Amino acid sequence: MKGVLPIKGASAASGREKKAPKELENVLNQYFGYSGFRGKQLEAIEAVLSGRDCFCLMPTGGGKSMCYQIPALVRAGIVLVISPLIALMENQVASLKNKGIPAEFLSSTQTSHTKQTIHEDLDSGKPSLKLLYVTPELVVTPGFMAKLKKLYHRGLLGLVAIDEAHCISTWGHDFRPSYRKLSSLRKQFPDIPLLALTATAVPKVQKDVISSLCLQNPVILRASFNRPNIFYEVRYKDLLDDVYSDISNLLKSSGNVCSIIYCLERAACDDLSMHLSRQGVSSAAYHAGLNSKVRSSVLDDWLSSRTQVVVATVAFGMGIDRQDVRIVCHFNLPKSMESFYQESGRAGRDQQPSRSVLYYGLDDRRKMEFILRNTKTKKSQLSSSSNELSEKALADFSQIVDYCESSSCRRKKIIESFGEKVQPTLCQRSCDACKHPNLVSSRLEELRRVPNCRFNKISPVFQSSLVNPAHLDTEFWNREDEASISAEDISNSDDGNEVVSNIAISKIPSNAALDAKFKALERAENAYYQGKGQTKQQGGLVDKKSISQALRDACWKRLLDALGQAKLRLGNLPCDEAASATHLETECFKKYEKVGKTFYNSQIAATVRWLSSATSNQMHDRFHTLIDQATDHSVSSSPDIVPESPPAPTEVVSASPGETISYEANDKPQNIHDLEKTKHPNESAKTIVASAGNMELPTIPSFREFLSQKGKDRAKSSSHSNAGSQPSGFRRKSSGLVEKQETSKKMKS
Ligand SMILES: Nc1ncnc2c1ncn2[C@@H]1O[C@H](COP(=O)(O)OP(=O)(O)OP(=O)(O)O)[C@@H](O)[C@H]1O
Ligand SMILES: [Mg+2]
Repeated sequence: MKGVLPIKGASAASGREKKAPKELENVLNQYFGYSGFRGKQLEAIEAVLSGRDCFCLMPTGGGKSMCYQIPALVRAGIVLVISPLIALMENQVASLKNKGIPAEFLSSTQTSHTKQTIHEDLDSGKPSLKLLYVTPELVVTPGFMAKLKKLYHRGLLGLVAIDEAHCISTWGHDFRPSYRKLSSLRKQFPDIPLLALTATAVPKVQKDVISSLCLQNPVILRASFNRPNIFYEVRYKDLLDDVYSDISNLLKSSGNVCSIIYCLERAACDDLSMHLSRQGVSSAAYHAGLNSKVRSSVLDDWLSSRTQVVVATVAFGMGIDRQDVRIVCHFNLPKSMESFYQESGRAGRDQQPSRSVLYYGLDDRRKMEFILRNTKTKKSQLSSSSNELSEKALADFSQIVDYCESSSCRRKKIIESFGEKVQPTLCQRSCDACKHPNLVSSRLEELRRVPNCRFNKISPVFQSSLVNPAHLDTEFWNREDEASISAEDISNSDDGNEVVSNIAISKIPSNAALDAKFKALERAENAYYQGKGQTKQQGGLVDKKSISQALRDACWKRLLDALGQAKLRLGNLPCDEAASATHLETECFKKYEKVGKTFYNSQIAATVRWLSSATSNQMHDRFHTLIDQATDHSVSSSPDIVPESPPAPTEVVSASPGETISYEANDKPQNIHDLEKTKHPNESAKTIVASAGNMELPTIPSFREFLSQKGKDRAKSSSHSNAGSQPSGFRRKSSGLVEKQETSKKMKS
């Protein structure tokens, strides 16, 4: 027979104690200041207080935490909360402590002194703790399990709450292998109630959660998925002149309110954040490529309103508990309706009017289909077949595509995707399709007329590729590879994706394996061009590893932009931006010239990220060679001098086939080689620095310009030989750099 929560001085299994709803409400009011329970809170609390297992499905921001926090307050003993992320635990513990509630979490981020104090409290026989938060990895370690058993046998374990319980299901969108091991809890603690909480579980996942956790005759509570305070809207990238400007206008016209923008790729976060900052929107990038210090300072700034907009990958995920997020934008398509619901659900947790704006792009769709089709991960080993999973992933994705490509009520689409029935009157014009049906229909019509628009078709490049998407610089996949790492480390990284990418690195056993990966990349790209009846360049396909001039130009510009951004952030730079960009690009090129463009791209991306967070001192250290050259007239400059070790980490990621960097458009910068050539060995760096001083930053091409240029480039490259090695057509006349260098040469001659 199942017991009850422990009564002070009594054993956990000694009986049940019923609390009147009014009493529970008083506790809610006393500790949290809320006047009444929301949704299914009261029912969930009553269920676990009566000793029943409970599965509780409440929407994002619905107040699930209260379902275990109140039981912890009304009964003796400890409530163990299993939570997937340290950030989540930290937030909750800090806020509970603020309210005078004894709560702690255990993780290796704490000092050994703190941990020891917690363990001593647990061993004391009369623990003062009410809530103890732990990661799933820790909870199943033999040492911690032994400790729990001791608590249990002394009648001091009252409830085990499993937060974000959908992580246990391989069918869920955030599967974590460590959650699977929680299935032993029911056996280990047969008469302690288990409470499983989640916001996003389709019926199949709900069943999976209940059976995986071996919940016994659970009370099943399901609140509606409807988030009435969120207005849903889709914007079509292919119909916009400039998607970046559209986002910055959206944010500015909303009064620079607290917002999150989700991007698929890290580089896009950096670029978009840079653009927004330039437009006067207070923003910062957040992704797993940034070190944890930078990330936590971005998070702190955002939580305390010093930054209003975070441009993030899904690394900015569960546990982000800011109540007044007014806008959540998706710059790229999320991978499923569940992900979308979870991410957009971070808006309006205070129940105030908020917005979800999804930017739908046909290219994004193709890219995501490619990734999903080719993802082969641990999940495939756990499940019956990788094909099945890939099909499932594509089916999930098709729901979000349908959400965007349909003119019917967005709210209804979201809610119905979770198996909930929707009343026709539910929306009340609180989505764009219900509010402006004609406009949405005409936009969709227009979208169908976009050249190469392939509603419901899949691009050949995505079908044929063998590339492992785990090596793309994206962060959308599940936290699923962590089981192979030590118990606590995964959660400490705070970001499963980072771990995934680390594993991706560690899993590369040899050059042979790397080569195999490159070959796969090449094959995919070759297949694509052959499929289109083209050769990429005359005389056959070029070596895909080689770093083309166009790529170098584009990367140079990307670095220049990042330097411009750093200048905005730091007030000034220790040396000239153009010279520094050349310096950094050369550094990356020299390092990876022989290895290939994959590494080169990664190094450029890492350098851009470094620039987004470096301090003035770090900049100074890195560019000291340039500065020294600039100030020492007598020393001849060599553009080839490279600082010893660049601080930016090297990541092993690869670009998708045919991937180009967005700046390959008309406004390509000066050819790097030209730049280097113009630097005569006897010419002082100061000349370069001074002459480049009045250079203007090239403008970012609009999405449409970029696409059309991409088409033109492709056409050109199939008709001209070796176009990449030609100097690019763009001459930065206004910069003065080339002209002045040329003048300087003339003067010398
Ligand atoms: N009864 C209530 N009345 C008013 N506010 C509440 C109530 N219960 C919880 N809240 C507040 O709602 C916010 C969201 O709660 P909580 O973080 O528990 O949501 P959640 O359901 O766990 O969401 P998520 O799925 O995003 O984790 C918190 O700030 C919490 O204090
Ligand atoms: Mg929660």
